[in-house]
Order: sequence, then structure tokens, then C-alpha cells
Amino acid sequence: MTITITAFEHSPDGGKGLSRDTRVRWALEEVGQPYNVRPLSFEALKQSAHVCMNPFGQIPTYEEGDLCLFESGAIVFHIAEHYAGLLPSDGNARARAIMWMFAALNSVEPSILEIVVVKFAEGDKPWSKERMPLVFDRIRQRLRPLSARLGDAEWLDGEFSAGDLIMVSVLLRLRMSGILDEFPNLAAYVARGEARPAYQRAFAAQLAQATGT
Ligand SMILES: N[C@@H](CCC(=O)N[C@@H](CSCc1ccc([N+](=O)[O-])cc1)C(=O)NCC(=O)O)C(=O)O
Repeated sequence: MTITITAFEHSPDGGKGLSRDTRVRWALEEVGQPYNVRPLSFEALKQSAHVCMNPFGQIPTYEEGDLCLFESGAIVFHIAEHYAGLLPSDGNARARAIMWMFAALNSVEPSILEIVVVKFAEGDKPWSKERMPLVFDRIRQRLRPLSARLGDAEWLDGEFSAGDLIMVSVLLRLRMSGILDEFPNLAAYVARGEARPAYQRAFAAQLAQATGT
């Protein structure tokens, strides 16, 4: 069945791959599933035609037959559940891969998103300058144990999985902050994710979308 995802018509990052459709594109590329994209303007995001698919008026969404999903983590999980290549067949290994998806979204991403809050939502507040170092320290409190756990392994738990896909896409948001470079094994882990042909194809597709090329 035809798969259609939504993405920004023009991503504010100019195609750096930071918007969350990139992780869905990546998952679809990893499992070899073709997909269409419905690009949306910021105005269209808030229109009823889209809000009926995502009550928060955001991208990405995922349509396949009469299934309609929002929430990039849930979309990647659905893809991983229904197409081979992102979750191990062994039951315990599969459960651990899903555990790492949740860890990325619930234990690591929130502290990283605080950077965006301080920069864009609170940038004009007198206290935002002193808040940023606190945000950075809370991110380090998450990256330290993650770095220790990964050690010199290639991926978080054996073969590359949806858990790594989500974790790498979460850590990519740190690129500009410089914090990732304080943890060389995490920086190398992210680079391994970016070097995957499926990621390269996903990145190229979102860049072409963002730049209209
Ligand atoms: N939890 C949801 C969050 C979805 C979400 O944040 N969507 C954003 C785009 S990805 C987040 C994002 C946005 C922009 C950049 N950037 O660098 O320009 C990076 C990431 C969106 O639609 N924003 C428009 C709105 O809320 O009105 C999910 O994972 O799907």
C-alpha cells in the first residue's frame, strides 16, 4: 500500500535534517519502503485537514491505507514492526531495541530540547543566559551514562536497530552545541549512523525538499 508522510514545505533548518520527518524517512529507507511526501506550509499545519491527522498540528504524520499516525517515535516503531530490518527477531533483543527507542525519546531528547526552549522561547528573558549552562549540564548528566554504556560498541545492543536510529537522530540535534564532542564515542556513534546509506538517502531527500532542488 502507498505510504505518505508529511514534512515541512520549507524546513526552518534549511535541510540540515533536524526536523523529525528525517527519522521517518530514514526508517523507510532502512526497510526499503518507497514513500510519498506531502509538504506542508506552516499555515497548512494548523488547518483542519492536517489537525484531524495530528491534533498538535505538527509534522511528521504517516498514512498507509486507512492507517494514519502521528508522533515520529510511534511511526518508526510501526515501520519497524511491519517491515524487516529495524528490530531483531529474537524476543529479548527486540524488547531491548524498543527499550532504547523509549530511552532516546524519554530520557535523552527532553534535556536536549531544552536548548531550543532557552534559545527561542526564552531568549529574551533576563535569566536565559544563566539558564543555558544548567541545561548543558543536565544534558551531560544523560550523555555520561549513555557514553559509558555504549563504550566502544558499534551500536547500543548488537545489530543496528530502531533504537539506534532514534538515539542517533536525537543526538544529531546536539551537533551545533558542541557538547557531543565532549563524548568522542558518542560523536563516532552518530557519525556511523550518518554514514549509513539509508540515512544518506533520507538526508538527501529532505535536503532536496527543503531547498526545492
Ligand atoms: N513529538 C513529536 C514532535 C513533532 C514536532 O516537533 N514537529 C515539528 C517539526 S520537527 C521539530 C523541529 C522543527 C524545526 C527544526 N529546525 O531545525 O528548523 C528542527 C526540528 C513541527 O511540526 N513544528 C511546527 C509546529 O509545531 O508548528 C514527534 O516526534 O513527531
